[in-house]
Amino acid sequence: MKVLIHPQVDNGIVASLEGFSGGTLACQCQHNPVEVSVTAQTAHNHVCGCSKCWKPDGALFAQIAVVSRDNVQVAKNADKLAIVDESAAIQRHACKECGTHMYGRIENTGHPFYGLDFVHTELSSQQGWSQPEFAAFVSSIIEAGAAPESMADVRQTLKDLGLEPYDCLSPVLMDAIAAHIATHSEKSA
Ligand SMILES: N[C@@H](CCC(=O)N[C@@H](CSCO)C(=O)NCC(=O)O)C(=O)O
Ligand SMILES: [Zn+2]
Ligand SMILES: [Zn+2]
Repeated sequence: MKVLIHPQVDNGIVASLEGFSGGTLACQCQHNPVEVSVTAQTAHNHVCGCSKCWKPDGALFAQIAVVSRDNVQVAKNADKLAIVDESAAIQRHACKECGTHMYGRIENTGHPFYGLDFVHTELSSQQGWSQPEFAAFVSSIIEAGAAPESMADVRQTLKDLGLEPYDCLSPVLMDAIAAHIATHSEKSA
């Protein structure tokens, strides 16, 4: 049985546009929305089932991508932002009024993904952002209330959409994390 994953992928994946160079993300407030300017194409877009990533109402997964932190600037209503969890590796800056996560930043310079911000490109009206490539933290949706019996349908739906399901990140990203740890560990020093 087909399962609804996220509005951005449920009707098929919209391909990235070559030469696309960014746009503006806006929160869901009707008045004085927070605006974040992203001045580059994103990468590693994926749907994420983890309990920490922001999801639009009713969605089973979040959709999230990364971009260099140098290409992310709050353009409007920065005073409405607050960090959701200061102790998390990804510090998610969310609108205090509507709850939308506007960007997630890694402040720990030793983190494998330091230098990258996490953004939800669906918050932009521009088309052409990097397309979702895989599904991460699929089993984690159970932590947020999904029925374990529904997982076979969820995984099959993801595969049918071309989003290979993983219970952590994709092999490419897991390898990058492991390589970073190997290079920075005392053993290899
Ligand atoms: N089962 C947990 C998993 C949470 C988790 O580790 N999330 C990942 C991916 S978020 C974007 O892909 C992560 O890197 N988290 C770091 C952080 O959130 O700071 C759960 O569901 O909560
Ligand atoms: Zn808002
Ligand atoms: Zn996540």
